[in-house]
Amino acid sequence: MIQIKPEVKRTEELRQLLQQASYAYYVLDAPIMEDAVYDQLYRELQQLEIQYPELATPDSPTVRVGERPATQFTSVRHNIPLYSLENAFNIDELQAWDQRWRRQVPKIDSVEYVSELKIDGSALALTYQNGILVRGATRGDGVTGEDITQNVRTIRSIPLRLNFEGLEILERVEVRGEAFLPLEVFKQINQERQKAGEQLFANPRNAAAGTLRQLDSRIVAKRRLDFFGYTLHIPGRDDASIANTQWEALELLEKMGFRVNPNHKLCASIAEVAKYYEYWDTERLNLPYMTDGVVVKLSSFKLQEQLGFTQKFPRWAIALKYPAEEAPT
Ligand SMILES: NC(=O)c1cc2c(N)ncc(C(N)=O)c2s1
Repeated sequence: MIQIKPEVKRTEELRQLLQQASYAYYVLDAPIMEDAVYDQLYRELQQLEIQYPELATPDSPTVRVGERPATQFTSVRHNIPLYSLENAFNIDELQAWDQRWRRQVPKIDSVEYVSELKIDGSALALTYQNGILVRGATRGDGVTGEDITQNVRTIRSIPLRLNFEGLEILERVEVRGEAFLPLEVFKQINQERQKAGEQLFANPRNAAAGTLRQLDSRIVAKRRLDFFGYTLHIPGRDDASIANTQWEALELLEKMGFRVNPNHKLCASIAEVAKYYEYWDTERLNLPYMTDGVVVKLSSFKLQEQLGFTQKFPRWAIALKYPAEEAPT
């Protein structure tokens, strides 16, 4: 009978428990234990990792509080470049986009669009190796970004380990999404900066980007950034190998343990997309985070593959923007 040292068993047990509790609290917004119980289990795990340093792992919940400041960020190449989106500013330009991509492929009768709210935050590129978060990077110029893994680990809604049932075959998974500051947190941070006589952040997007570039991840941990995932890639395999559509990719991201913005909608026509855009023009002002548009994508990965990219943008997506607005004070 293999004897497992009690401290090894206990740290693994605590990690699982705390991970489930953190996922339930930050991603599902449905706590499974009292805060006091979480804190007690957390302290026990921290003590064990101090006592047995060899038991600390990169996916332990204790990395969420951040570590001593980095001196600078190293720049890293994205395994898969982050593309930018072409902009449209009204329904006519949305229609024009629809006509444009249709001219590139043989006539298609029915097509599915996925409409998603465009989150006004800072893009992140996450890399998971065998289900463990190994790197978090800023968008940079789309090809190279800055390695901000320590900071990314403090974002509670970003899983440190993927919920991987049946996906163990995926050695490396690339996830893209938007880190953002909820409006309440943004206002709080600016009030603190006002009191400290520091310059205020102009809007939640700058506040998120500024926070992510903090060298001291303990400050990042206190700022309560949040994250919505929106794209999934498996390097070396075409995306259709694990999901055939953007719609399925969003469901897979949720299954893996990411927060996905709940307001995404499958649209069967541009008219439906236009309705979604008009609905959220006013409705989005009631959301607890800033948005600046709607991202419309053709859902089929096969069709995305056929259409490909222009010099700068994917042909199969468009960012339908709302007129710029002032950030709330
Ligand atoms: N630059 C990009 O490709 C994107 C940027 C964003 C954004 N800021 N928010 C949401 C989405 C989305 N749901 O796809 C995208 S996609």
